[in-house]
Amino acid sequence: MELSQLARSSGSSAVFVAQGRSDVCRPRAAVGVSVPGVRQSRGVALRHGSVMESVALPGRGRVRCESLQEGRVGSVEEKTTFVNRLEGGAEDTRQSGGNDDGLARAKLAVFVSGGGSNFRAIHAGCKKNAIHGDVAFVVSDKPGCKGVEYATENNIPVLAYPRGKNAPEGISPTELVESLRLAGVEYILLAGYLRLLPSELVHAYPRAILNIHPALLPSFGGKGFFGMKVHEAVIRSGARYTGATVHFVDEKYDTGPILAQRVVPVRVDDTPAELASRVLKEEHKLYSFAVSALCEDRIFWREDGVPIIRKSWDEAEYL
Ligand SMILES: Nc1nc2c(c(=O)[nH]1)N[C@@H](CN(C=O)c1ccc(C(=O)N[C@@H](CCC(=O)O)C(=O)O)cc1)CN2
Ligand SMILES: NCC(=O)N[C@@H]1O[C@H](COP(=O)([O-])[O-])[C@@H](O)[C@H]1O
Repeated sequence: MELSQLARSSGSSAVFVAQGRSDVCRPRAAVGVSVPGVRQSRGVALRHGSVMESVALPGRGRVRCESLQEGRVGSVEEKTTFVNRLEGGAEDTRQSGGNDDGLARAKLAVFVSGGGSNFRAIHAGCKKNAIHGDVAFVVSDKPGCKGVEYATENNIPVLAYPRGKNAPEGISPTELVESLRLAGVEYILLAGYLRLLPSELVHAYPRAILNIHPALLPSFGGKGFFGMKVHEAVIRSGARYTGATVHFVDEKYDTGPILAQRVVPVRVDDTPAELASRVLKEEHKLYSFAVSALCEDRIFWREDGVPIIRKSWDEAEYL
């Protein structure tokens, strides 16, 4: 039973429902109540000083507090800590922290196979705090690539996945999921990664894996469409416009829900390399913009399953 239904059935006036980051509760409207019978269930008990306690259902490691109904509005005296009683009572208490919203920085894993320019753009955004997150891991199928070189130079741990001729030391899908989970990675960013992610990982990180594609999906996407091949196909097709797409990742290549796009005109005399260079510049900006929204919990999902970036809490930006 949904928490909200349970709350109504128990006669509560309002209730927190939580889907957001598990180390902080940032209620948009501080409305909460202890729902009889729910506190004992697996969930997250939020302590707001002496004002009230509320119960939130855990997302997959993320909680956002928002009021479900107009009701008694309390004041959140402090976002101190809250106890996460998930998975059989294991208690995990975290201090909120991070920016002035109290939102903690998200831990990111970036997957690369090549030059890593998108990875470098994301990392630069994290360092100047344009992105409220930190790159905790780099994963690659090509340990000798430039993206891995950059990670090593910046003391970012590197995992080889999958095992193969380029990476005999590569780990298994299960080890990959365990390693990322253990490190507290919340979001996965594919940045020029050229292998199909295993379904174990896709299922372990629902609505938490992004990819950047150098074309306007659903056109020019899918198996065989990567790197320069994409731009060659665009030019050959006579398309007048191409661009960049950021999308959530599902089990197949490039079919996940589109989050944001940018258009790039194709010039009549473009070579694939010239077109690729213009698209790549847009990719860096678009991906950083999308990842920033992801780390600040500013993405909401339309009822038809389309993800939308919120410019701020109350203003959607349909990019
Ligand atoms: N489960 C998913 N995994 C990946 C996705 C995805 O959407 N879901 N996106 C790709 C990135 N990508 C396009 O954005 C992409 C990458 C690679 C290929 C492809 O055809 N690869 C070749 C192998 C290429 C090589 O190893 O040199 C192939 O599979 O035969 C298509 C699209 C990343 N993973
Ligand atoms: N389908 C996947 C794909 O083609 N990805 C593309 O590979 C390039 C990697 O560049 P980078 O390593 O410099 O970020 C980027 O253009 C990215 O969109």
